[in-house]
Parts: sequence; structure tokens; C-alpha cells
Amino acid sequence: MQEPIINLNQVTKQYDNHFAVKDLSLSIHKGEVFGLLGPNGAGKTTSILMMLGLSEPTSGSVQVLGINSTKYPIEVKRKVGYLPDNVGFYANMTGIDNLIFTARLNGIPKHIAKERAEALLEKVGLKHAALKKAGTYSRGMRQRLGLADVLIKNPDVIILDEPTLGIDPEGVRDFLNLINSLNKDEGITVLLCSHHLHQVQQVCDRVGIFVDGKLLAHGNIDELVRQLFLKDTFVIHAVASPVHDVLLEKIKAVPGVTTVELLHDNSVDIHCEEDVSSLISRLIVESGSDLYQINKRDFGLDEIYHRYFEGREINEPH
Ligand SMILES: Nc1ncnc2c1ncn2[C@@H]1O[C@H](COP(=O)(O)OP(=O)(O)OP(=O)(O)O)[C@@H](O)[C@H]1O
Repeated sequence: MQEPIINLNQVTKQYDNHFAVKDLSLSIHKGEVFGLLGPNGAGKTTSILMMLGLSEPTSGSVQVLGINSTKYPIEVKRKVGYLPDNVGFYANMTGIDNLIFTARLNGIPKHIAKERAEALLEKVGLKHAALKKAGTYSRGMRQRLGLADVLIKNPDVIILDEPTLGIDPEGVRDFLNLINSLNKDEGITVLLCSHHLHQVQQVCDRVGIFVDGKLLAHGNIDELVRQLFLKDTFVIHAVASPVHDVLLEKIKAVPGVTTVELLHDNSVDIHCEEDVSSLISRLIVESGSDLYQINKRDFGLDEIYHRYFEGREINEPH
């Protein structure tokens, strides 16, 4: 199997007697967009700092691109693009000069630096502002310049900490599209930290839910739904008439159906472990009732996330 791009093995970071990160094991593979999702103080930034070798784990090991980050932070820094939540630029220098400056710091020759800076400004939609001072940029423009800054050294992986904080909805959409195209067109692996569920859902292939220093669950949305909503992975809503007791009993007897809830005289919610909607519609029609509507409800990331905070037990496999 392919080596993971980022690999954390039982990583713990302790401050006095407080655990900022506890026993975190996580692998992120080439070409993935991974979303690390969690509320303030969950330990996301601490985890990133350990990945970059800027903070030393109390125990456990961190490897990025096969390099031990704790021992060789400079090697990691060379290959990983990191966009912190509040990126700083030289306010009196133009956007392009800021990029060229970073490129030069990374050992890129002057003429290549200029070419690359121009191409990146175009890519992030800042060509028009290339000659404006970075101090005059809006928050959204600064984040886009930040992304260009991160990309100038051609990283294999980029780590973005709350990159859309303080950007308006249109700016957020553009920024997420940009991340998407960097991933799809250039194969860049992305780790995106955020507490915005919808944003994470829009761009990430896999998500890790991080709370109180612990990774509570990870996987793609479908996997998380299955882990959390084990007994009611699917909810089928049907509107039919009449919905009589015999029909309800027949629905309850369908394999995979866990509970049947009669909402009104003619509408019913069927909770099930697998998608049995076609079977249910046939059953309704064959039992002589008229079927007006049948649809399957999909769970979103916010339902997954909120279930963790409702104090509800996670359904254990039976
Ligand atoms: N240098 C430090 N010394 C002591 N405690 C720290 C230090 N850095 C972080 N912490 C604590 O570790 C926990 C995790 O913080 P961290 O910044 O990693 O969370 P986060 O998920 O990135 O939150 P946010 O979304 O607010 O940035 C918090 O309780 C924080 O107070």
C-alpha cells in the first residue's frame, strides 16, 4: 500500500496536566482532501504544529512525506505549504513582491520566481491586484495571496488552518473552488482545518471529527453516517393512502427496516439499515394503496457533527 503523505501515530501533546491532543492516529493519503473538523480548542492547530515540526509531541510520532517532522522540521517545511489562520504579509510591498520574496527565501532563482508569482496570482484571481500593496488587500484577497504564497514552492501537500475565516460567502465559494481545482488538476494533497461543517462537506473526501484533543471518528460522509446512524442509516419518507395497519405491519417485516413511524394519516417515516425504498414502494402499491410520494433522506455533516454534541450514545454495532 502507498505510504501516507501525513502519518500520525498515537500522538499526544500535554501542557501541564492538560491534553491538547490525545492519542491521535491518523493517515492522510496522496491526492486526498482531508477535513479536520472541530470546535475551538479541539486541538486542530496543535496537531498541525506537530505535523510541521513546530511543536514537539509529548509522545507518539509524526511523519510527513516519510520525514519525521519532530527531528527534521526544516526538511518538512521545505515540502509542505502551510497557511495559518491569520497570514501576515509585508504591508508596504505589493502582492507580487511579497510572493517573489517568499520564492527567493525558498531558493528559487529571481526570473523563475517572477514567472511563478505571476502565474499564481492569475490562478488565485489576483492578477488585477498584483501591483497593489498587500496592506490594502481585503481579508479574502489576503487569504488568496496566502494560498499563492504557499504554492510558490510547489508543495506536495498543503495545510490550511481555518482558511475561510472572515471571508464573505462568495469569497468562500471561490476559495473552496480554488482548493478543489488545485487538488483535482495538480494532485495536491490538502489538509483543511475548519469548524465550518458545510465548507468541509463541499470539498473534503474524508473528514475527521476532533473534540477535546481526541479524534472521535473519521471517514467519508457515508462511513460516518453508518458509524453514527447505524440503526437508521436511511430514513425513507412515504406519502400514501390509505396507510392501514396491515400495510404498516408488512413494512415493519421488510428485512433491514428497524422502525416505522406514522406521522399523519397518510405519511410515514421508515428507518432502515439499508436502502429499501423500491421494495417499500412496491409493497404500498401491491397492497392496493395509492403512493403519492417516496423519498430518502440523506444525512449531512451537520447532523453527524451535532449528534456528537447531543449527548446521545453512539450506536454500538450489534
Ligand atoms: N502553548 C500552549 N500552552 C498551553 N495550552 C495550550 C497551548 N497551545 C494550545 N493549548 C491548549 O490546547 C488546546 C487545543 O488548542 P488548539 O489551538 O490546538 O485548538 P484548535 O482546535 O486549533 O482551536 P481553534 O479553532 O480555536 O484554533 C486548547 O485547550 C488550548 O488552550
